Amino acid sequence: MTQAIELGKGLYWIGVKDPTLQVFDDLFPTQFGTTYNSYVVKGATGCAIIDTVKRKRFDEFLEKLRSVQDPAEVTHIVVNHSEPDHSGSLALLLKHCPKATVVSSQAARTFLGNQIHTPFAAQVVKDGDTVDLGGRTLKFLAAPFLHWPDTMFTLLEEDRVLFSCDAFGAHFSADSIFADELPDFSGEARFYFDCIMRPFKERITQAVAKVEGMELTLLCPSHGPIYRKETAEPILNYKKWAAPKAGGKKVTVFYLSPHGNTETMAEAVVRGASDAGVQVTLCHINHASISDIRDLMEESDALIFGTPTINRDIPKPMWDVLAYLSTVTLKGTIGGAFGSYGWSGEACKMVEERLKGIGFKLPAPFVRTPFLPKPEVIAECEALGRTVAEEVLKK
Ligand SMILES: Cc1cc2nc3c(=O)[nH]c(=O)nc-3n(C[C@H](O)[C@H](O)[C@H](O)COP(=O)(O)O)c2cc1C
Repeated sequence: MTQAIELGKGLYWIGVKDPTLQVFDDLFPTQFGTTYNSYVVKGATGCAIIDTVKRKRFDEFLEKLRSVQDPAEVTHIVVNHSEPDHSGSLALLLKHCPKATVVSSQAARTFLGNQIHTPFAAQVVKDGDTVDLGGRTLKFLAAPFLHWPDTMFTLLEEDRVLFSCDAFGAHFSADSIFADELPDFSGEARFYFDCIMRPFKERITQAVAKVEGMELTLLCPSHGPIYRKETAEPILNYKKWAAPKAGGKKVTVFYLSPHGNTETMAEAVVRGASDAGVQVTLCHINHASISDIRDLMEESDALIFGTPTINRDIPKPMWDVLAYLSTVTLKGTIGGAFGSYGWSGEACKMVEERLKGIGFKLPAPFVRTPFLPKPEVIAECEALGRTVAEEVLKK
């Protein structure tokens, strides 16, 4: 399909579909492929393109653009976000659009400078700035960290159309580009949020507040279906998914323990923390889903990790859990580590380094012991739990 799709008067989708994509960004599985959405907005005196597509798909993109607009007369190319799946075609596009000014946030301008090493006309905009296309106004709304520092939304004011960049998107490619013509893809929208947006919940809450209640006629994300009906629903979903969970102070102890020694230590850590007056969850990582583990990470004021040393390392299932720390919005960054070992005992130190490396504060040194913990080690584990809990209660 090489034709643009009309969304309204002087408003077109010129994106491309990538239905066979199986892993997005080499990171996230995409069972239904994805789309790279790009849009054309025509006014009486100007014409803007909102975002581009992956560089590999430039030819198809250009053909669609040409079907509705002479590239030589494009006046603005808005870069809502400079990730290459949206800006990858920019350098090629600029060769066809000699009159175009690239409009972006300052951060995106800096990032583009590191992606395109030839000069181009640029206009840096701030939150609330506008560009007049002649009877049609593009208003830019800063949305930093949804999901890069450079992100902004573009609102076509008169038409109440929001080009929301990656926010409210989904990796979902189908025959239709319209949400109201497709089977339920809510699971994909939630998965997309979990993969891309979840580490930035506070920023999402701030950005959603800027667009909630706008009564949009179209909600146009940069991946997946476009919303023509019930445009408030994806926005309210983001508000709900990003909302902080209520509750008292909570500590979670994640552990694994092939032979039971680290488990005995974990139970002692839990006792110590509970005695200090916080709610404690003990989570055997192999008995919980990744989703449950990520929820616990976000609900907890402190996280303590218990792991044996296996082959001079942290065992892989625990490394995986430690890796998930950077994929969530952490409530607290107080931590601790403990574990049993046999003869070399490297794992606890590695956990400590991982936690410190991502900004955790460890109020007590790690507790490790060879094989079966003695009563004095059990007491040390109780003290570890208590110290971490007391640190939480100070906040
Ligand atoms: C496959 C395997 C590899 C191990 N490799 C190491 C090692 O490299 N260094 C070490 O100190 N202990 C090693 N151990 C010993 C365990 O760390 C030790 O048995 C510990 O008490 C296990 O804790 P758990 O009872 O909580 O499972 C290994 C144990 C297993 C089963």
